[in-house]
Amino acid sequence: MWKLARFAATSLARSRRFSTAIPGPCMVHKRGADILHDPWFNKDTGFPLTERDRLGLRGLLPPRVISFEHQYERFMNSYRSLEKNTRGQSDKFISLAKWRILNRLHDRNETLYYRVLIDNIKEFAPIIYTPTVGLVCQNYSGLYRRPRGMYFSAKDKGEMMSMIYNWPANQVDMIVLTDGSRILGLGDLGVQGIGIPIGKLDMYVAAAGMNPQRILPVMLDVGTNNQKLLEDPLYLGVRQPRLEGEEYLAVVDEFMEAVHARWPKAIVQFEDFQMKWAFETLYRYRKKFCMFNDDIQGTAGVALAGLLGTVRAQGRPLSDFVNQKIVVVGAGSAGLGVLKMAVQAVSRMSGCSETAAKSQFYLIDKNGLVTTERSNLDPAAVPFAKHQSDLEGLAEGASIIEVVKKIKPHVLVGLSGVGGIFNEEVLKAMRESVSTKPAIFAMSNPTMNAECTATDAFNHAGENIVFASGSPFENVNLGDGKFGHVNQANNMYLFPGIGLGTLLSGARLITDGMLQEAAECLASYMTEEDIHKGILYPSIDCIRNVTAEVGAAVLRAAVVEGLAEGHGDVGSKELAHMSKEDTVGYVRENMWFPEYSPLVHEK
Ligand SMILES: NC(=O)c1ccc[n+]([C@@H]2O[C@H](COP(=O)([O-])OP(=O)(O)OC[C@H]3O[C@@H](n4cnc5c(N)ncnc54)[C@H](O)[C@@H]3O)[C@@H](O)[C@H]2O)c1
Ligand SMILES: O=C(O)C[C@H](O)C(=O)O
Ligand SMILES: [Mg+2]
Repeated sequence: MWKLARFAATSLARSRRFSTAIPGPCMVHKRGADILHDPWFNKDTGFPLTERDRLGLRGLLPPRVISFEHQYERFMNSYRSLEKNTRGQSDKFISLAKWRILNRLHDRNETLYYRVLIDNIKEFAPIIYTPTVGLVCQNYSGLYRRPRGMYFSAKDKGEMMSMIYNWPANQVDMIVLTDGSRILGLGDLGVQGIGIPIGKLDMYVAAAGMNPQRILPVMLDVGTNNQKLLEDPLYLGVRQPRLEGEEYLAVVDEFMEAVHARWPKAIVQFEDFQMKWAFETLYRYRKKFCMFNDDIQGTAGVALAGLLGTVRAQGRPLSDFVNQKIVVVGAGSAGLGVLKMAVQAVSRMSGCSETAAKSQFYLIDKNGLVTTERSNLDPAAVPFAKHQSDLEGLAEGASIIEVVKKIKPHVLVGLSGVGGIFNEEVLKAMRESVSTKPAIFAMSNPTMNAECTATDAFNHAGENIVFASGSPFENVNLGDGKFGHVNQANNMYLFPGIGLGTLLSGARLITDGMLQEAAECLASYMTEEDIHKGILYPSIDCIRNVTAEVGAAVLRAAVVEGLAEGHGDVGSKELAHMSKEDTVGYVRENMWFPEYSPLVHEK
């Protein structure tokens, strides 16, 4: 069934490529040069002559009309030439050059940009998303040319309710919000973190078919504690230390109220907040606004799907998950989110209490193994601290190598943001794992922050491992025609479906039940055959199909929980009557697809 669904999606994409069917009209409130300077409506040389007449464009463009297909080819040719011309330069130079050419297209013509992105997602995701987006954020003030999204700063207190109306679109469905305090594993990048919401929303358009006219990247600039940035003359953010405590929360509260006042059903994804604010804001808003935290909740679902996949990869029944020993390195928003969801899953599967379900999990932070002996333990980590009686001879603060050697875990998960901490010694120790197919998840981003490389994992831990990383690596050549498969365990497999499913359900909250269904849907996506080859996640090439399935699972969960109020013309009753297949079809039909629509001027 999965295979059929995927085939249908691929052939649909193929048949839609440059289809001759005329899409519905699109209203535009501008005329003439203003349209050419608006990437939402601009078609460059693609405006037909009649449209040039109607919109006052005649004479503002070279006379020849170039087809969309031809424009596409022209862009791809420039991209390929850039690849050729930058050969031999540093990786950083090449990555930034590729980002720039894509960004220029994004700023000029969104329809063409999203079409090249969707069609070449495997090649372009590493540029507009992790890892290159990390480099872009680090250099953002220097790279900055045009604004994108909105900026609300510590200096805008009291103004946000009116500022929100400065955004030109009448409707916004999806907002990705950051305060720039923990950008990937790169730390506090202040206002430069805006690159992350932009990249995440690009994935929303590419993977979920969110309409790019209804998305909004937002930076809450409450200052930065990054001294280097504060001293950088090019830095574009507010030059002050980060707001703290009630002052900080007042800014976020004001922003959330303003968004809700203008667009009551907009979904807000919190992204890359430092841990204390990630948890605090999640608890503060999740019962009041339609929001979720991607690093805590999206990551947890993707990791859980991968952990369940590792059980299947060992040839064991899923119920064996309750016996897997799992070491999580990194007790931040991501690591703790993963632990919480995994413990809940064990408790559900085994019928035991969550306290009992915790016994198979081990948590390590920068001070080593986390135990109840620790003074000043972060309150969020307390539930996962090991008690004296469960330490199996390990001491408080035991190192990764000590824990791995003693526990011989089935799975070692890295969410520490520290590149290379799964060193040769740790990886070799994983050879003694009690599992027949030990799993190593080096999930930290970007690439240089991954706990180990794919090559090191297969070389040191052995060829029979299952490997996943947060940023992409090439499959590893093991010789004799064999390859070690590299999975990308990244929350991109879930957040687009969580957002789209919630939007189409019309739910005003995102519940644990909706997130659990999303994770289970991803977990069951792969066939046994794939799983036995160590393939835990689908290829990014079929991300629209994954998102359609995940979105439908989220929507159906909202229906079951009585939260689905409907969206547009489709009411709650119609949603409730849809079968599972109908729901997937409904989600798929609602994905925006980039093609030039006839523009109709409206005053
Ligand atoms: N693959 C994904 O989908 C995904 C999703 C979310 C986060 N991440 C990545 O996970 C990383 C952490 O994110 P976060 O939000 O949890 O960050 P965080 O800052 O909240 O937490 C980092 C944690 O790592 C621990 N740590 C630091 N140095 C360590 C060391 N030497 N040994 C062991 N532990 C150490 C810290 O004590 C802290 O508990 C980032 O690199 C981020 O990019 C990946
Ligand atoms: O941004 C990503 O690639 C994943 C994740 O949200 C992260 O913070 O690393
Ligand atoms: Mg993130």
